[in-house]
Formats: sequence, structure tokens, C-alpha cells
Amino acid sequence: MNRDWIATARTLNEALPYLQRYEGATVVIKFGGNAMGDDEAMNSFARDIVLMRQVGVNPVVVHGGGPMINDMLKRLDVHSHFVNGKRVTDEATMEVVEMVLAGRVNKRIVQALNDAGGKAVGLTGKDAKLMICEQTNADLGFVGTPVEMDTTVLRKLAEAEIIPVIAPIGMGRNGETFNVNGDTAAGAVAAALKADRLLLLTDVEGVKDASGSVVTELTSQQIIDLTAEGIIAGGMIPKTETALHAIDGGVRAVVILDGRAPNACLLELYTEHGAGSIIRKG
Ligand SMILES: Nc1ncnc2c1ncn2[C@@H]1O[C@H](COP(=O)(O)OP(=O)(O)O)[C@@H](O)[C@H]1O
Ligand SMILES: CC(=O)N[C@@H](CCC(=O)OP(=O)(O)O)C(=O)O
Repeated sequence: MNRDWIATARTLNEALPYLQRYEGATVVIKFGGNAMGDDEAMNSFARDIVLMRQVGVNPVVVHGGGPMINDMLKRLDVHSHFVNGKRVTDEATMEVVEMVLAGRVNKRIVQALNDAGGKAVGLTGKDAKLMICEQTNADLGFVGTPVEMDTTVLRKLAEAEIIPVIAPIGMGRNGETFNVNGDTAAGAVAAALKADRLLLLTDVEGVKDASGSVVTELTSQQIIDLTAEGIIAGGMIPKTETALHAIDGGVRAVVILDGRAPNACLLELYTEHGAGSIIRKG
């Protein structure tokens, strides 16, 4: 008998307790722009998510797309900059952000999931009043903080075994459109659904300490200390902020992991070789 086949069968056999543990669970997956990579990486991500759906998990995908927004802003000669990992967003920037996220990026993910044999539907926070936002602070312009979530549409889609793919665009109470950081949006969705897991897929192996080593079990206090010391910086700030909010909001655990690694989601959920940094209620 071919040794590879035996190893594959053993892997499937060893996955049984994990398959049982996550049956019926809600798992929110934040797919960051830097984790998306090429078509092969996108298709591999899509197969992982469709497999999760196939074995009874309710996956909810929330995506980013920062690098794709940067490309389009450059082409259109619109300048923007970040403060603490959030893009300062004026009216012209907001138009481009919505066009790129709700259009190209969202549909690329929806298509990959459908091509992998799933049924996916693209949404933004405006659809069915999913994510009502308020302005985060005046200095950031049209950057929104989710303040009210209506998850009716997500529950209906889960019942129908349809995978929601959410672009992080929020609606204001007075008809405004808000740019929401993808991590913040994923945390708000996960908390509203009281998700079992929130997976934040990015382009580093996890949260690193001063020596550059990944901290595999991260406490709230460590997040506060590493941030104060400036070791958690830039794009990692919204991720760790989100992890703390999500845990407070009733999410069981948050994992920050490398989405570029092949089959990152499957490794995390269905094997004992979960990677990255995990944050649980302390
Ligand atoms: N302590 C830290 N550990 C790991 N990465 C960090 C840390 N502090 C800052 N970063 C940066 O955060 C980045 C991830 O955030 P970001 O680029 O916004 O990713 P994404 O597009 O996936 O949301 C990493 O590539 C890294 O450069
Ligand atoms: C307010 C804010 O910063 N919004 C982000 C939304 C996209 C995002 O979060 O993309 P990644 O997950 O790929 O970084 C932005 O404009 O870039």
C-alpha cells in the first residue's frame, strides 16, 4: 500500500474529534488583503471554507483589501495615509474604498467559493442593516465604528447553508457610508453572532514579542503591554484591539495566523497543529 495514502487516511481519522467539536459551530474568518495572494492561494482558501461548510460549520467570511485599495488610489492619483492602522478617509477616498471592496475584491472571493463547489453571497454592512456605524473620530473622516448589528440576514443564510462574504463597509444613521477596518468589522460580526472562533488571517505567523518570537497564547495583559511598548504596531493594532473586543463580546477564542500558509484554516480547526497566536477569555 502506498505510504502517502496511509498517511492521508490517518490524518482524516485523527480529524474526527475536531470535526465533531466544530459541527454546528460559527466560525468567522477575516481574510486580509495581504493574505489573499495569487489565484492559487485564493482557490486554496476557498476550498478550505467550502470544506468547513460541508462538514457542518457555519463559516462567515469578512474580508479586507487594503493593498487593492492602495493600488486603485494610486491609479486615480488620490492620496491617503494611515493613523494607527486605520486609513484616514475623505469623501473621494470613501468612493474608491467602496468601489474596490464591495466590487472587485468581494466578487473575487464569492466567485472562488462558488467555483470550489460552495454557495456564497456577497454583502456589505449596508445590506439588510447588518452593520450600523458611527464616526470613529473626526480626524479619521469617514472611518466608522460598528455600534449596532442586525444579524438576521446571516442567520437566514446559515440556515440555507449559504456562505456570507462581507465587505467592511458600514452605514450611518443619516445615510452616510463608512470605511470600517476589516479586522474591526470581523470582530463586530463575530461578537454579534457569539462565534466559537474568529480567525484573523494575515501575512505574519502571529503576534511577535520584542525578540521576534510568535507568542502562541496571548493574554489581554500582554496585548496591553506589547502595545504600550510599541512592539504591537501598525496593522497589528486593529487586530489585537479586535481580539480584546471580540472576547469581551462573547467570542470563545480569537486566533491571529498566517493566511498565506497552505490550508491555514483547516490546520487551525481540524488538527492539533494550530498555528499563530490564540487569545481566549482570561
Ligand atoms: N508585534 C507584531 N507582531 C507581528 N506583526 C506585527 C507586529 N506589529 C506590527 N506588525 C505588522 O502588522 C502587519 C499585519 O497587519 P496588516 O498589514 O494590516 O495585515 P492585513 O492586511 O492582513 O490586515 C504585519 O505584516 C506586521 O508588519
Ligand atoms: C478604516 C480602514 O483602515 N479601512 C481599511 C479597509 C480594508 C482593510 O481593512 O483591509 P486589510 O484587512 O487588507 O488591511 C482600508 O481602507 O484599508
